[in-house]
Amino acid sequence: MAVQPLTEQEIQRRLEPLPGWSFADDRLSRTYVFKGHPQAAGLVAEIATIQEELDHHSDLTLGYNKVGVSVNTHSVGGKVTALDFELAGRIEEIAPQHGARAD
Ligand SMILES: C[C@H](O)[C@H](O)[C@H]1CNC2=NC(N)=NC(=O)C2=N1
Repeated sequence: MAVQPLTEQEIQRRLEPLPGWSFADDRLSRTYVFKGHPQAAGLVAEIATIQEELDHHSDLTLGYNKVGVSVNTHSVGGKVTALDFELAGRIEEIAPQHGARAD
């Protein structure tokens, strides 16, 4: 079945195991904070690799020691779908390896 927008209730349920992630304005978002810039940039590079693998891409912002991730699914008109949660889950798995901590 084609990917479908999730209901608000389903989004809130799926957010429960993803502390630090939030839902607003039809997007899933999170900010990670690091010791310094190389660590933050390292996470961005690994996220880019995962995004190519999944063929699903977030909007990423790279600051001095922060990375912002914001994602929804363009193909359903900019709503949150299971694909966004799949990407969020993959990022959560690797972020600690880069020394990420919550904002
Ligand atoms: C052609 C390509 O598969 C599509 O454009 C993919 C690429 N990455 C994507 N990323 C996101 N966030 N939403 C999409 O609908 C999407 N579609």
